[in-house]
Amino acid sequence: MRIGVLGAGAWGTALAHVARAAGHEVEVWSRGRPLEAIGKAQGLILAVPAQGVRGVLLGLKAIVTNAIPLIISAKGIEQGSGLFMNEVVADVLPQAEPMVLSGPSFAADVMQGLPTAVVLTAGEISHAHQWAEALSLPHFRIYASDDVKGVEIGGALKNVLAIACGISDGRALGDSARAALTTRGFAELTRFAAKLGAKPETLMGLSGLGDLLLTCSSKQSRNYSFGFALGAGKTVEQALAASRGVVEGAATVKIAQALARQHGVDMPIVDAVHAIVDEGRAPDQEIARLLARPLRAEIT
Ligand SMILES: NC(=O)c1ccc[n+]([C@@H]2O[C@H](COP(=O)([O-])OP(=O)(O)OC[C@H]3O[C@@H](n4cnc5c(N)ncnc54)[C@H](O)[C@@H]3O)[C@@H](O)[C@H]2O)c1
Ligand SMILES: O=P(O)(O)OC[C@H](O)CO
Repeated sequence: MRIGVLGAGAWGTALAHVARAAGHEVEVWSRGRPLEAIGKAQGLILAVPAQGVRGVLLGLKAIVTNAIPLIISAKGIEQGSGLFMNEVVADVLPQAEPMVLSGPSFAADVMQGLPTAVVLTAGEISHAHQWAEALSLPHFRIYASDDVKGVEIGGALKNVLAIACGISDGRALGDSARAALTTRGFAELTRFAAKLGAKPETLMGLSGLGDLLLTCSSKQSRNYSFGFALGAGKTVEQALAASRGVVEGAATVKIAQALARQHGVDMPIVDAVHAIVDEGRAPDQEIARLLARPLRAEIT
């Protein structure tokens, strides 16, 4: 097949490498280049940061006129609208069939051919299976799902929770604190996903628990590293400037917190990250606030 990859950053490059290794003809588009060459593709992979997705789709409007499968690999929520990426696609390019690729996967690991498992979700599970089959490699296993909402929520929210874990480690609060944050962060994630209509089992999978385990504990994660820098005393601007690439959680946390409020979901860790990243509060102040919360039953 001819596959167009939109975005030539770390992830676009890794996914183009995967698609070529799976036997496809691949055209990679990067910012500043004309989009025309992408028009002949039989499937598209969108690998620009979440806040750039709408702009790229608008550019595609005149070029892509047929029903085309479009695999979204950005992990975030659109700031202005509160829309998830599949909803942005439906809004701008309704002729495209949005699918979402997510799960624990560092571009550098994929480029090295290290074993990686991800999930691909589509409204029609048969389409997810078909594309999973087309793009999988022995060391890049793609599982299929039909829970687009759940997979998107897992990918977007884990970035915010990874910032929290990075802050904790940057303050040298210890491994136990990071495990507690990861677990209670997972509770927030599942509450939020359930309220928004996702399948609970999706969040137990690769895009949810899987990606949370990876990004909450690895310095390879830009979100974790950004949080670590904040915990170590850097300002938001300094920490962003030092990042090896996009920090999706920093762009998503404000709208995630707003959506949680709107849907009446209690998300104290997300609140804390929002206070530190968007309101300039001191990490220690937010850590103290989290620790002072009333004790309660665990499974709520
Ligand atoms: N890097 C990974 O390991 C990885 C893994 C899974 C998912 N992702 C997701 O993939 C997405 C892209 O991440 P990345 O790692 O490639 O980021 P990156 O920072 O390495 O690269 C982003 C690329 O997008 C381009 N870009 C930025 N804003 C743009 C815009 N408005 N319009 C068009 N192009 C724009 C940049 O020029 C750059 O080439 C993110 O949502 C990220 O969460 C990344
Ligand atoms: O480097 P991060 O924090 O953007 O994480 C990359 C991927 O999302 C990991 O699955």
